[in-house]
Amino acid sequence: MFSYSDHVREIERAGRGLPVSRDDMVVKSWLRCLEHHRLDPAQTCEAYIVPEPRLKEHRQQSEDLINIARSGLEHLFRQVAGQNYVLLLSDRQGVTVEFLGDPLFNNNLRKAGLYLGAEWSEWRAGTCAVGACIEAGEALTIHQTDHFDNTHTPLSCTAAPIYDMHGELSAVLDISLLSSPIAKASQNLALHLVNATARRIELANLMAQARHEWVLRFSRSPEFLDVDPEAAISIDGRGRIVGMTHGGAKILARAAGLDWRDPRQLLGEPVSRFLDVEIDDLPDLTRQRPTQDRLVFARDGDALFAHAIEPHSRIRAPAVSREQIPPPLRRLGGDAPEIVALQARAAKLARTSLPILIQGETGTGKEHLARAIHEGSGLNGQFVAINCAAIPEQLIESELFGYLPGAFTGASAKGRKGLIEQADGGTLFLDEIGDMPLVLQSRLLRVLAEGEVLPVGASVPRPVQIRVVSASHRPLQALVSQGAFREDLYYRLNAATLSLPALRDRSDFDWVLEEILKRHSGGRLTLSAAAVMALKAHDWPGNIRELDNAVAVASALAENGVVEIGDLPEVLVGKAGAGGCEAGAALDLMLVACDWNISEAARRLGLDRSTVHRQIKRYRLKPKH
Ligand SMILES: Nc1ncnc2c1ncn2[C@@H]1O[C@H](COP(=O)(O)OP(=O)(O)OP(=O)(O)O)[C@@H](O)[C@H]1O
Repeated sequence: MFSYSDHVREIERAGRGLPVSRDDMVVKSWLRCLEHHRLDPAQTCEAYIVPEPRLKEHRQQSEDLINIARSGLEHLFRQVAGQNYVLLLSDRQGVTVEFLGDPLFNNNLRKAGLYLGAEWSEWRAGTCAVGACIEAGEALTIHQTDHFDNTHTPLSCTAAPIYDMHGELSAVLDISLLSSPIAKASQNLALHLVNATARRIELANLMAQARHEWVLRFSRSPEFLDVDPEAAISIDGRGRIVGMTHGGAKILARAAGLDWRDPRQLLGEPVSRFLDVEIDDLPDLTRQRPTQDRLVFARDGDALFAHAIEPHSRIRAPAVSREQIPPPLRRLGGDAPEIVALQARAAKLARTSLPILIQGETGTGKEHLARAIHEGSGLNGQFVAINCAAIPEQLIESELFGYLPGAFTGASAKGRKGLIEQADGGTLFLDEIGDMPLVLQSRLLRVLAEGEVLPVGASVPRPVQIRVVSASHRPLQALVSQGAFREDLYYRLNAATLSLPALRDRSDFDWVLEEILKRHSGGRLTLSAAAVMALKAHDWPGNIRELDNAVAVASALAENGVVEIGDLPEVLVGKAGAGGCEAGAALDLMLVACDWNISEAARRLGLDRSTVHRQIKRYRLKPKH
């Protein structure tokens, strides 16, 4: 029989670096307890249960996870039914936030710490399955005298980590016994079961969160690929890794010779860095093809069967057909789904008198859209635009509300109609609304609520009927929470929001470019292929306004009816280094912009991948690291 003093002596031996017959993970945990947590094996301590209010906080923080994990936990519990196992789900701090066990043993379980609220962190409880699993990041069994604290040595506990889709450990699933056979190997099946359950919970979590991304699931056996995959990753539209299960992280890390413990090295990287797969290959890996044909190779030569699941489309099919959209709104963009959806929404709103808030980065065309809404609305009055950031604070009041003759020193003798009144019967466009001073926000609120305006110096308000469209490149909601923008005004202005995409995200880039070139050259000019490539490779932080300026300059410089790459502003061509010819330089630029992701470059250029590969060879281009 292994006594209390034998146990203490064995831990002390391990602490002196002498060999002990324990698993490596157990010895490492003992050493952490002695050296790092400064625990004394001769001192025993009962299981610690956190106070009720703290447990409530921990449970609230883990609510989403508990919901996702619940069906996995219940399934596992049914599998081990009648064998006296209890199941614990603990959070990152080791606090038990969910518990499944036989109520008959509740008292004993609670005393042993196998209960809701028990804190099983290593620094508090010594070597235990949950605590050691949090430290090691791997599944393990802490069986009987593997425990550091003698109080816990009757227990046998097996735990597996649950990672979130960004590779961070978010919870631990534990299955424990109050009494168990002597042999640790008796828990091998338990280890397999918790591991499988944790894997399924991670998969369910990834599938729920990656609805709008590609998901690639892996299995070493084709039979189980579609029903019980071993690992999964999610991939965005540009072919970059955006999420992974723990198994997925390990496959990626192994493929590139990296450490899975550092998920930052994996997330955001192109999938082609790890697997012989490009974004364009994913449609070939869906279930339309037989499983055996869906074999992919990791960069380390590992072979896996793969199953790609298509993203759910983010854009609902527009309920209005393109022909039903009024021409001023139709002229805002090309035939891209996200633009048609935006036009259809704007068309519906244009016919109402609802206030609209337009959000979008600077230069994305917020004012342009506001004008199109006005033109599509059928209103007879004027479109009056006010840039709230550009009018000096002391003038803004009289500019907006107008004033009576002699209302203040320097006021015109005839008085003046304010911009709000000028928009009577039409549309008032309030640009950069986030910059409007707080005092004026209250007055504007009154105009909107009462439908009347009170000029400076007047005592009788004048009725106005205006349609308000406002715009901001700053998130108004955030300004509201900072107290810089009135909440009531925010809700008044924002009956509906229209969000303009950044130019780099628009799939009708070609249409916008054509439109702007026509505007500046009246149809006189065309663009060389190299110039188009350089324009497409740029990130456009200034959006359409920046493109507009670039094309204006290029149109002025172009000769012989063609805009060449050299006519473009330097920021667009400065990065091109290679090739010895314009087309080579432009392709190089595009490849650099896409981090040498051939599929992405081909997509942006509208070419197929083999053409891009041929051109890379022809111009002898190479990635520069
Ligand atoms: N859909 C479009 N088609 C063609 N040109 C456009 C389009 N949208 C905007 N532009 C042009 O881009 C430039 C910037 O547009 P606009 O002033 O509407 O942007 P904005 O988002 O209001 O900018 P800011 O945030 O700086 O106020 C203008 O020259 C405009 O004519």
